Amino acid sequence: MTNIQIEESGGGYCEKGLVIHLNHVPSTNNVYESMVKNQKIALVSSFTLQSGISLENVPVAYSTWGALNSRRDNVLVLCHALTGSSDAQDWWAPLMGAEKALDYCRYFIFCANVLGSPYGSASPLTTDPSTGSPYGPTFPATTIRDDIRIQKLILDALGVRSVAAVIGGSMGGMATLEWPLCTPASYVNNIIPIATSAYHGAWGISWGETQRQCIHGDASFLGGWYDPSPDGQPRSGLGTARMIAMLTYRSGGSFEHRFGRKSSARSEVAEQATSLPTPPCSHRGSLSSGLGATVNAPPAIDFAAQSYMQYQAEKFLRRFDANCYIHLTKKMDAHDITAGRVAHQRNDELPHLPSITQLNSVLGAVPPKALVVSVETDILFRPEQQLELAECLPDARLVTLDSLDGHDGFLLEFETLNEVIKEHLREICPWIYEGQGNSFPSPSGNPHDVVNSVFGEAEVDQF
Ligand SMILES: CC(=O)SCCNC(=O)CCNC(=O)[C@H](O)C(C)(C)COP(=O)(O)OP(=O)(O)OC[C@H]1O[C@@H](n2cnc3c(N)ncnc32)[C@H](O)[C@@H]1OP(=O)(O)O
Ligand SMILES: N[C@@H](CCO)C(=O)O
Repeated sequence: MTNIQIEESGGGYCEKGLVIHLNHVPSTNNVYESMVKNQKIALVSSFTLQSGISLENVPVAYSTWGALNSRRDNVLVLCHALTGSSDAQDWWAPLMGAEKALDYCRYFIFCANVLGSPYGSASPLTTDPSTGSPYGPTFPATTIRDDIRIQKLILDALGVRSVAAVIGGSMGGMATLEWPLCTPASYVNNIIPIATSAYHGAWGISWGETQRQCIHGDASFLGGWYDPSPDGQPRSGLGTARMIAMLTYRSGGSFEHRFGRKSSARSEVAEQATSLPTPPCSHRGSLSSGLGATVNAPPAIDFAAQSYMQYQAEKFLRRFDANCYIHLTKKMDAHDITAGRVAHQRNDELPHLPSITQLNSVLGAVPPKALVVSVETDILFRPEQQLELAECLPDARLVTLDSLDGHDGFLLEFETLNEVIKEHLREICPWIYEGQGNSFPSPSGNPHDVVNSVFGEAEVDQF
């Protein structure tokens, strides 16, 4: 494989009056950004959002693996989900590596953090140049189409000519669908949308609204002007929002299978914890103080399911920002691949939903042979939504993961996903597999190692 050397330092890349610095200095005042290892920050001199609002000096956090080939077309774009970051190795490590689905010895893999996320791209945590303070709740709404347009600028600056495939789940799947629609024809060769939908329906919007109301209802939210640090968060609101979200990401079956009526080994510990300062990173702390009870009288944690939920909330409070959460859930609400692309007519049978004809007309422009992946037990992005996609995308194939894990199956069913994606990529990008791949060590130096996630791999039956 002959590779292109990418010059990522120096004065930057210029196009149509834009200057893009690929190796900008990371922000020092965003604690969440510093949690993501080895990412780079590009700075785009100016960017006009779909809303018409312009932002100056827009940071975009991105990670890459592997090398661009001489034809500049061996590119896999990965799109992260709602609370993910550019570090795909953190959430899809088992799919990445030599001979795996996301083979960085053959592909140049690119993943960028979406606008509005706390992990390095422009967001409510970014300094508003007009005030010198973080934007907070005044950060303007961004759309999935904005994400693709700004990420395409980074790919241009990196010298990418075309993209072999775009892959992503959930909100990342929404972006996956938008990539070929927001870029020139033939720029994207193929897509793999996973556990996603052509538009965010009433069910998804309603779950998002319920979670946002938890945050808005927390007195410490202060209209979004809280101290933007993990400790200054509207903890009760954001923690409850994450617990609700977790229930939509899993399934009743998986909770029963995992926890049943098992009692919590933590209940005693939680009681003892009343006399201890709550460690920032411990299973001992419950959300009791954050959820309204006093620290001296936490409610009993009788069941493993309870302590699991509280632990998930605590874990989330250490790694995510409430304004960003509101921003991103609204971004998902706005997703509709037909918006602005077809004349909107009333459909009497399915009021206010895009009709099959409209979906066909928009999705018909996506390159053929997409692989659509569904999770059998997904209650948030229901399998019928992926069936609809597969029926409207030209010559698409639908694979359903037989998993008890619900929506999060796309972040947990590594073995099947690896096989399905690998087989598909080999079929649609045969030229990438010709000859010898590059040899890149895994980040640990051992090509067979699975990298440990900063936030933990799934662990079952530990309690
Ligand atoms: C900075 C960044 O890069 S953020 C990017 C990382 N995050 C993302 O990409 C978002 C997507 N990821 C996710 O949503 C999740 O991490 C998933 C779906 C991948 C996996 O979820 P996890 O929370 O890791 O798995 P799981 O549901 O099994 O929970 C495991 C945790 O619960 C704890 N736990 C399990 N049972 C119990 C219980 N009964 N009581 C208390 N705690 C429990 C485990 O000890 C483990 O803790 P740890 O994460 O500190 O090791
Ligand atoms: N668990 C995923 C699900 C969202 O699709 C996340 O937190 O990003």
